Amino acid sequence: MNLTDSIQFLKGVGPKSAERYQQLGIFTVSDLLTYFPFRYDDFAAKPIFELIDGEKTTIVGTVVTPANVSYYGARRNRLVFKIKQGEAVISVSFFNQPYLQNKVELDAEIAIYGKWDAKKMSITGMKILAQVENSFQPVYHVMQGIKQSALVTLLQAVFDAGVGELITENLPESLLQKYRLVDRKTAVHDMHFPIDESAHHQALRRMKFEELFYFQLKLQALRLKDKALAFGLTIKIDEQLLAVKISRLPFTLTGAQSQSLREILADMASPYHMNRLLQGDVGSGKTVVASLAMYAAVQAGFQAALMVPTEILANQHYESLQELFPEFSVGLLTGGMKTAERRLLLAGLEDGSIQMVTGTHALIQDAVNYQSLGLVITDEQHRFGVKQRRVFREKGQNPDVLMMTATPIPRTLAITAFGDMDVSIINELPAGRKPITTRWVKHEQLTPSILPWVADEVHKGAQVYFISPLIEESEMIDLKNATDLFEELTAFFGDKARVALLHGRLKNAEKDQIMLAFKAKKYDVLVSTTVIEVGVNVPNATIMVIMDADRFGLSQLHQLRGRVGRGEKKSYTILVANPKSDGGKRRMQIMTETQNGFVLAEEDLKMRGSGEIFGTRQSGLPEFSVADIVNDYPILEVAREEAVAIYQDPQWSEKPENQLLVASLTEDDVFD
Ligand SMILES: Nc1ncnc2c1ncn2[C@@H]1O[C@H](COP(=O)(O)OP(=O)(O)OP(=O)(O)O)[C@@H](O)[C@H]1O
Repeated sequence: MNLTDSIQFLKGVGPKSAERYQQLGIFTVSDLLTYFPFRYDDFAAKPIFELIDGEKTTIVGTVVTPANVSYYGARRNRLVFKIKQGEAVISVSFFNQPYLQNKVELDAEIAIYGKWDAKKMSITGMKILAQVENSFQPVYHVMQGIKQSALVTLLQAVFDAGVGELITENLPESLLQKYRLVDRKTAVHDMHFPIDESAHHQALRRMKFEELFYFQLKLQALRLKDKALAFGLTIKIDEQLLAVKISRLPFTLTGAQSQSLREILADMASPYHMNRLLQGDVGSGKTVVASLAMYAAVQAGFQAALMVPTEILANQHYESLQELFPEFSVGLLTGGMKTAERRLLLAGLEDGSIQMVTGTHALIQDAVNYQSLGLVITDEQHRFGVKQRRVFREKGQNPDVLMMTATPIPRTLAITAFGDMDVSIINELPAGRKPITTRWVKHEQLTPSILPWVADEVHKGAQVYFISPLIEESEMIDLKNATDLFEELTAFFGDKARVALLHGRLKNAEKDQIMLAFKAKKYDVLVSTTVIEVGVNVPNATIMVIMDADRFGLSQLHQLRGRVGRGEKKSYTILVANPKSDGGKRRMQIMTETQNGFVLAEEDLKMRGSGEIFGTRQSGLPEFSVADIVNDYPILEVAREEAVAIYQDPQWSEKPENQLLVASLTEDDVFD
């Protein structure tokens, strides 16, 4: 038998079951060996004083009463008897397994696996164990037509036939020693049939390291390949002009902004392809950095495009680019544009008369052609997905690509999801920003205390956002909530505040109008659905009230809160919520405790899992078989360090000690 043999030829596997195994991804003997259990049941017997209420466990004792079956209902029955362990008497019941009666013998020793009830000193049995059974049993994900026991038998047979001996090592000896990892042969065996918990732990640790290390090696390979193959543009930066532009900004750049800008410009100036992520907490000033990079590209004779997730944002950027760069012709492209306008804009992009453009995903549609696209910036890139970012890159002459995100991505995720990218981080807020005070209040407090306080603040010149409760399942109810809140507030404030309403159902022109009017202080209060969640910049707005805040995830709350505290005035966020779940309470609590987006993102990740933050499919976030990027973060970091270290030597793939790696990577087509 060989590792590459099809499992169809194994004893006990017919063509039918082979097909079923294939649906589990098991084609060869090797696939079978690396089809690991997702958990283990520990059937080891425990003395009853060690047991916790509700625990599943094995209890061994002597049968002291005969087993009785009583029937009730149509077909239900219950088997009852008592056993004794030391001086303790334990009641045992089995439901709907009357045939077990034969296995219960008075005065004989018996081992029962089931659920322990500490109060009643009883166990609800699931099975009666043969005493010889290995106490640590693997449990696999199976499908209809394949039984747990059949899979275990098959694996056992494969190991018995000595196939386990054919498993070869794929990690260098130096790493095995450095991290005291068990060899692959032992690990694979012990993943299925560990003799005890510690053997399993060691096997798992080794397999996780292997998985994450290879993943990181591939990322490094891809990153180099991307740089080497995809020859980018050389964009000649006019440092002097840029310096003048920077000096004319109404503020000085923060250290982190300057540093990020330098990194971006260096990428642009190099002949390699830029593949960089610009990451910064809400309000840290990413847009300014991006705009300056666009400026440098246009000065060098290229076009620059900025793609954002919503039309409101596209408009906002359009305004600010025009204001910053009156010397250029700036375009705006959104889905809701009139045909004539659109045609004009497309012609301008094609003949090069429009130098800078901002817009939504309309920017990457087929009909859009650029004369000399040199730089593409995408904002909130995880909303676009990895595929779209490729499409954009393929437009024009392989432009440099910069991705921006205001979602603070925990380091764990950044290196897994974006490990093939360079990352610039703005980890500093502009000087003069004051911390945002966040309060969590109950609904009952809204009318008596929050609204009068808001009215007072409005009187002193504050502008306020009210976010209506989010109903993701229904746009209609979502809209109704916003409208109700708008009416309630209009009635409450009367002539004390001018209230406006913004929601997703409005026409784009209407949305723009409302945003512009709010910015121009024609309104004091803006009631909105989450359409303003990201990017909206009205520095004079200083109060954010979020209704039913517990319906939102932490990252979303953080983004919403980021709409205030964008100027020098003291800002507040009020979370109005009566959460029912512990998770909801915890989220409200954390929001009042920290304003650090990275801390919040880590918490969010822990509470919700990575899939929900990014939507696995969209983000291209890899799925692992044994590793878990949240909980195995320490292993991930080490694996990354080691992978980077290997690639630092340009000749690494020729060294004898790395041949195992080269072989494995070649098998996975990484070197194509
Ligand atoms: N160095 C600075 N000093 C003072 N103010 C700044 C500085 N940089 C940016 N700002 C201002 O701070 C506000 C937020 O900046 P910007 O919109 O660029 O942030 P952002 O990181 O894109 O925010 P978000 O992620 O929330 O969209 C803007 O009003 C901007 O003019």
